[in-house]
Amino acid sequence: MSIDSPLIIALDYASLDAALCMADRLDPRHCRVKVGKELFTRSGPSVLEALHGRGFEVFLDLKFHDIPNTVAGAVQAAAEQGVWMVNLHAGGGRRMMEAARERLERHSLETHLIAVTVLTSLTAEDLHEVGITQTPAEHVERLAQLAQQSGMHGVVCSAQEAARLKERCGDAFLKVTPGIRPSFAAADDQQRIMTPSEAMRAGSTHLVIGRPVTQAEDPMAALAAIEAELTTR
Ligand SMILES: O=C(O)c1cc(=O)[nH]c(=O)n1[C@@H]1O[C@H](COP(=O)(O)O)[C@@H](O)[C@H]1O
Repeated sequence: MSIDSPLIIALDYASLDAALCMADRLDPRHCRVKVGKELFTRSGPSVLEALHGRGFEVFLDLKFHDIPNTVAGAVQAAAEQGVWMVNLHAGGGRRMMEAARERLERHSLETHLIAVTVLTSLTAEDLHEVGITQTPAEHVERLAQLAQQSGMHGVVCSAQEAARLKERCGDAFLKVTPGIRPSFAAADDQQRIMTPSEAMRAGSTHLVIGRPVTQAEDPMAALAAIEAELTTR
């Protein structure tokens, strides 16, 4: 099943039970779900089976970053488990990204492979501390272009950079944007944020939303409010 919604709900939970409890309140016709490092490290592939069994398309967010052969193997393993999307860090370089893409092609695996550019929690000062003197926007653009040349289907970036990437990389190149904060939600540890409708207007193709839904007093009401905001944009 392929769905129209741009929404990806981050199931950032510490247990399989808690994640499935949330998933059971969501409708796979209205959103996809994301499984990240904590949940996958605790529950392993069984979480993927459980979500696929419920009809969800899953973004496996493990942000691989290693030597090319190791990342290619990890991406293949993810894709063989039927995930809709998997990611790696663009900072791992061209050869790492190409190896991952080639591995998918060699095995006729159709999982979307996207590259994380600059994490939405990072500021210009954070980048300076690790030796990057460009602004976050400039560095995102550089990494996105490298990701596109290396055969990635898209990138993870903040919505603040999506418009520029739309110009540079085109509409078909996926722009998956976390750091989404509806007007009713707190920023938490995110730095480069936007509301859902602003993010779509800016050129995001998919919105990753975690705590504004999962930590809301009424998660379903929060999700419905986001959907309403998007349909009236
Ligand atoms: O790859 C990601 O999904 C990701 C990249 C990034 O730059 N920033 C970012 O927040 N994320 C993920 O997106 C989700 C955002 O969650 P909330 O901040 O709770 O909405 C988390 O699961 C993060 O791991």
